[in-house]
Amino acid sequence: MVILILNMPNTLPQTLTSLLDWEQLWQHTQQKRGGMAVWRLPKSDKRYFLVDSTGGEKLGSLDLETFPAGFLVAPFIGLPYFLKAETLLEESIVQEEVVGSSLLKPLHNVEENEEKHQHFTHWVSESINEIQSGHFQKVVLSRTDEVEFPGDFSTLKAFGQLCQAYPNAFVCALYIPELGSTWLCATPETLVEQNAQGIFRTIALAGTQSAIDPLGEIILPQNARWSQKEIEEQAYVCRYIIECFKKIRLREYQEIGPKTILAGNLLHLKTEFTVDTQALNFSQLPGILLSLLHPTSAVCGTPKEEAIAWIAKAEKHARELYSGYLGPVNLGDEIHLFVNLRTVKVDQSEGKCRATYFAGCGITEDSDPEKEWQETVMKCQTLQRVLEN
Ligand SMILES: C=C(O[C@@H]1C=C(C(=O)O)C=C[C@H]1O)C(=O)O
Repeated sequence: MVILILNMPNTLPQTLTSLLDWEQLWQHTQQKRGGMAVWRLPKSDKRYFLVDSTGGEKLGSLDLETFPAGFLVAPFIGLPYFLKAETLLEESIVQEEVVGSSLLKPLHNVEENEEKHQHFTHWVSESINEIQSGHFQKVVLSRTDEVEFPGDFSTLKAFGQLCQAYPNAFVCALYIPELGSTWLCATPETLVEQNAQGIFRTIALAGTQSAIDPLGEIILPQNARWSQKEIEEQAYVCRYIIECFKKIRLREYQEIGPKTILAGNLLHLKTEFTVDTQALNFSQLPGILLSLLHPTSAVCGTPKEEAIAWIAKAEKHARELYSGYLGPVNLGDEIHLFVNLRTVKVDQSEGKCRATYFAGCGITEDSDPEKEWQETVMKCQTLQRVLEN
């Protein structure tokens, strides 16, 4: 086990610094109204625990290259929060191999709420009408699924289970006192990444199908078949990213894909874009592109402003941190920001725990409302399969 302590806040009792029990540190920080994030990067065997005893601050600008080491969290619409790395723990984790069958456990406690179903499919149909009338080309509609459990919920246990189940995802647990709830995610979508060598990376991720065939067998990415609807839906995201590059006259980028990837219980289409920022002498690129890219057509739509207005009209819930972005910045000269998908908000009070899962899907002219509803069911299950078993 490797432990790295950048700077322990002096409010932390001595017993904790010696114990370094993450569960206790989580509870202690929450009681003291500190902000914190625990995460594991995709395919990594290290987990991190960052504490900001001030609770974090709301930012006005995104000059990423001027930020100290910390953790950035932004809602779908609105200003981001920054947690500075006042305390940072690093620990190696043993990654047990997760076999496909463990994703197939039957679910309990998942009620299909008929009112939600009706509301969602109604607004998918309305969206298709708007697209056919030429008001926009694509919109991403989302919904929530609420589940109540009796008893306590251990955020860190859930975090550990998600790390085991989804080795390719960015897994994160987050608490910001001003927001009040705990958030957990296991997301497949990188928004902005930069490594220590200055290689910038973003992806266009869209198009969804189950990774499990009707016989319960895993569909390998190389055997996936995609319809025109999904190919077009993902192409909107690629075009959107290239439009952002054009706005800053960025021509020197590499594009690879689309390729099929496995993300938990689902398959998606992914195109990867990379830029060598050192060769271009363009160190501000990640911050500039972050403000241009978010929210991309993968979680919002095309054109962006029309899609935002339509989402505000069609969705009953506030998206809050769902479909925003989050991740560590400027730790070891690296930036890793991900779109907050496959995410759940957890609120605990009086011995009860309420989980709100969020999931959405891209609607185009060729969408089928019932299939889009099923897609949101599968996306909610990514977390439900692990947390409710
Ligand atoms: C909106 C979500 O996912 C996004 C939408 C996708 C789609 O429409 O097929 C696929 C991957 C993500 O970019 C979500 O998981 O809630």
